[in-house]
Order: sequence, then structure tokens, then C-alpha cells
Amino acid sequence: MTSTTNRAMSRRYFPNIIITGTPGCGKSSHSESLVSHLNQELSKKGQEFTHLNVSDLAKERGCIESYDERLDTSVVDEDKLLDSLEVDLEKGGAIVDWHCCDIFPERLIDLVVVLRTDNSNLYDRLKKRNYNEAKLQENLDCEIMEVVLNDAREAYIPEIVIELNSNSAEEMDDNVERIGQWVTNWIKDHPDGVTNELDPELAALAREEQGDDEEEDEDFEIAEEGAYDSDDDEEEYDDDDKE
Ligand SMILES: Nc1ncnc2c1ncn2[C@@H]1O[C@H](COP(=O)(O)OP(=O)(O)OP(=O)(O)O)[C@@H](O)[C@H]1O
Repeated sequence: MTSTTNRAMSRRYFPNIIITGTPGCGKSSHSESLVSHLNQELSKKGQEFTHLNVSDLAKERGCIESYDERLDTSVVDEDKLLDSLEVDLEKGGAIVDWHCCDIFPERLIDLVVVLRTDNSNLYDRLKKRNYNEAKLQENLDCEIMEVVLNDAREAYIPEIVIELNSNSAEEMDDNVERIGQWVTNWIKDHPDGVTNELDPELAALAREEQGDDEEEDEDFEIAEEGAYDSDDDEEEYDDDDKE
């Protein structure tokens, strides 16, 4: 069987969920609690939900490309990271924990949860981590400007992006319960799983667009040739210019 055939048959039977938000909003706490809740409730046929802490995985898998001294943070090679994480996402049941959400292909993501925290709470949490002033301010600004929420809304269809408050332990418990219920419904609604491939209609559309682009390129070449032939016009212009 060719690898193309394998890919064409690739399906996931558990959904992939991104838990995102400004650093300190509670992504790791939510992800750990959610994975343990889901695995107690739903673990079956040897498949489990897995917490993918992307910052840790980027280091473990050699995907750090540089270091930002001012913000005291590592800069990730996103292409390399994505290549590595695609394998995990194709299995399904990934709870992806990262402050960036827009690098993952839509075809592999079923739900994006953006956690939101009031600035006074966030300030206290980040202060406890001894963040330097630049890093602290950058993160607080990011939360006020809703940077992560806007990135999520730009990258994914609105139906799969939800915003949840993460200010207290009670809110976290409610969120985990709510996401757990969503997962149960998703599994019921998708008894045959979902494809990891691009939707066939979208794939056909993409192929059509690619064909159009190639035709346009040809037209463009022809037009360019035409332009190249019209030396006279150029000279006329030059002459006019001189006058
Ligand atoms: N809903 C919440 N209520 C109260 N405390 C919380 C809540 N969520 C997180 N915390 C606390 O805030 C701190 C930061 O949480 P956590 O590490 O989960 O955030 P994070 O978003 O994963 O951060 P980072 O992006 O830096 O990894 C922890 O001390 C955690 O216990």
C-alpha cells in the first residue's frame, strides 16, 4: 500500500482541541485536568487523550530556532514544529496547549478554546513567576488587546472557536466539565470519525484554483510578451518625455 493511500484513509476518532490564551491564563492547568477527566470518562479501545504541551515539545524535538533576550523567551521554528506535531494530530485525541493557535491546519482541529483572565488576576499570576517588566507588560497588553482571541478567529471558522473565563478554580472545573460534554457529543455525532485530509470539495476547489492560477500565469506570460513587442510605444513615450 502506498503512503498516499495510507494518507487518504487517515481518520481520527477522537477530536483534537486547542487550549490557548495569554501565558498564565491557565492552559496547562486546564489541559491536565481535561485529559484526566476525559480519560476517566471516555478512554476506550486503547486510545487515550494526550496533553501536548507545545512549549515543552518544541524543546524536546529540537524546534527552537533562537532566543529573544528582551522577552526572555525561546523562538520556535514553526514549520519544523508543525511537521512534528502533525503526526500527533492525525491520531486524534490531542489536547494542544500553546499560546499560539494559528499555525495548525484547520483540517486537523475540531475545537479552539480561548481562555480569558482578568488583568488583575493575570498580573498576580505572572508576578509570582518573576517575569521581567517587559515580558509582564507584553503579556498584559496581549490579554487586553485580545491578541490570541483575534488570531483564533482569523485562523478558524467561528463555529469552532469558544471563549471561556479562567479566573477561579470553580470556573476551571466548569470549563473542563463543559468541554468534556462537548467531546462526548462529538464522539456520538462522528461514529465513523472524521478525515484528516482536506475536505474533498475544498480539495477540488483548491485544484481548480491552482489550474486557474496556471492559466493566468500563461496569460500573463503572453501579455508580457506583447508588452515586450511594443517597443514603439516605449520609444514614443521616451520621445514625448524628452519634449
Ligand atoms: N482558573 C484558574 N483559577 C485560579 N488559578 C489558576 C487558574 N488557571 C490557572 N491558575 C494558576 O495560574 C498559574 C498559571 O497557570 P498555567 O501554568 O496553567 O497557565 P498557562 O496558561 O499554561 O501558562 P504558560 O502559557 O506560561 O504555560 C498557575 O499557578 C495556576 O495554578
